[in-house]
Amino acid sequence: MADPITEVAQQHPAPDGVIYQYGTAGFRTKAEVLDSVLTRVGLIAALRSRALKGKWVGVMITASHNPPEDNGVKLVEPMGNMLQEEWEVLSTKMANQPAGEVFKYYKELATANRIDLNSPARVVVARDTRASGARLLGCLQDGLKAAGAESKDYGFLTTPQLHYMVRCLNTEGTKDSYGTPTEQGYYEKFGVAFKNALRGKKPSGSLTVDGANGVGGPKLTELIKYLPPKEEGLEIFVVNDNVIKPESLNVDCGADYVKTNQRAPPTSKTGPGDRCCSLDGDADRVVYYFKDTNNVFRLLDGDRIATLVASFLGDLVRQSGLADSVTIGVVQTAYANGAATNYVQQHLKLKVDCTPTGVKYLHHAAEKLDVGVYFEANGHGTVIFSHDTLETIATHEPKSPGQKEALDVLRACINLINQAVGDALSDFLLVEVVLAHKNWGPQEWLSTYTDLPNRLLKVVVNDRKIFQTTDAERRLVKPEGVQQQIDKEVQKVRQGRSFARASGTEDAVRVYAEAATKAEAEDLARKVAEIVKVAGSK
Ligand SMILES: CC(=O)N[C@H]1[C@@H](OP(=O)(O)O)O[C@H](CO)[C@@H](O)[C@@H]1O
Ligand SMILES: [Mg+2]
Repeated sequence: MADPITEVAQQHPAPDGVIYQYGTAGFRTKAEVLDSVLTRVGLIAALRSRALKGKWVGVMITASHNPPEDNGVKLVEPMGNMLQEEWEVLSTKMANQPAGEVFKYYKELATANRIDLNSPARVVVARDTRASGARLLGCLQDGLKAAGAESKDYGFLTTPQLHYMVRCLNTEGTKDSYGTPTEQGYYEKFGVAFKNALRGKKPSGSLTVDGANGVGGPKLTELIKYLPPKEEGLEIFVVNDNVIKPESLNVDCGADYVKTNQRAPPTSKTGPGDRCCSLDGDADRVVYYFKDTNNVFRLLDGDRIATLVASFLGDLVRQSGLADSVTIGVVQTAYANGAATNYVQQHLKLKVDCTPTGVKYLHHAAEKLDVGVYFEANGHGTVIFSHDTLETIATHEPKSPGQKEALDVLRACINLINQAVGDALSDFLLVEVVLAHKNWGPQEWLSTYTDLPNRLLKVVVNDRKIFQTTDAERRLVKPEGVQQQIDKEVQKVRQGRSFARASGTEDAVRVYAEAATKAEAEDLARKVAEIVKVAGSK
């Protein structure tokens, strides 16, 4: 009889000709070709946990904002971070082994990483609401069982909730305990923090939250039960929360729809000045929007959340008397609007770092700061505080009632922020706290600066890998000469900026352009796309 690992690998064979890659967001593709990947991810998760002396690692089954027929899987490190890059490579290799080689490769990995295959392995799993999730969970569990891992299945969770569980399980009973590793524990923690951070301030009006017909909707409905009643706190309406029909997931709704189309979901019925926000399919991403008094759609994206939060935290740090000991920085990608970067540097007087696209790069850069506010323009992001900074804030003695007040709000905000990973639910609660304290509606928030008109295009080329970048993806080094052509076009428009990079999640090159006017931005984007197209067809 074959060993159990070969047996499960053969039970869930990979279809011919498909090559898998652990990319920016884990493995992600059509759900129908993912069975073998899930089984092997089970094996990798067991190995990763064993390599970390039996700490809990997480596996999330989701394809985020992708269409309903897709699915995917990503691994979570013990503190709730994304998988280490070296293990992304090993996961990719494991996913592409022929079934007959899987056990051999598994043992090779164990030897190379000095893993004792008889030591304990602990894996937490959860999934979003996609129809294929149950089948894929079965494939994952087969892999975990074959590897002899202990597993905990939380059923349906948002991606950030799963990250939270992993961090809680690994810190339980220690002085760094992150919370109770249950859904109720999550709601209680964020519910209490929201109330404390508001400190009696009541957000004006209501907030309509679009759940993208994904897992975020029902989880938010649950969370609302732990928030202050609407008379004292925030009135929240949850829309697009139909998870009974998984084929409606991300269809004409959700954060990606809103950001890409720069419009509200067609089902939106809110009036001028009403705040709305949209989550994505696994609720790790959020964007705000509203209609202005002229009924014009206005987007408040990740850049706006970052600037709002950075300015508020900066005020709190100053008002608490901590300005000399705590510095705040903002981390963005090249997709951040130039006006947002300018506002942070010139107006907020804070440092801005730029990293390549993908949350893990932003997170790593933010980890180097006392307080790192990081957001992608599309709404992924959070704030992280260094260990020393948390200590400083926790032990600081306020010298006046004003300092005490600010310090209390700052401490509550720290609890309200999901520091394991960007969390749409925690992020929007934080935004609401800031708006309530500033006594701002969406219009005041929008008025802080004016976005430069911009355009994002996708160009399909023969081989996107030939487009190689430097300087946080802002300049092309290959194909040779292409960057010079782009520079030439950029110089022709006012306040021009443009760059091209290969997408990490789609088979295309993305072109971004911004300029002083809409016409110039559009024109620049078209010209750069043409340059890329020509270079990519050689
Ligand atoms: C321009 C853009 O929005 N890019 C997205 C997209 O990456 P690409 O590498 O651009 O395909 O998907 C990533 C994963 O969800 C996300 O982190 C990133 O921000
Ligand atoms: Mg997502």
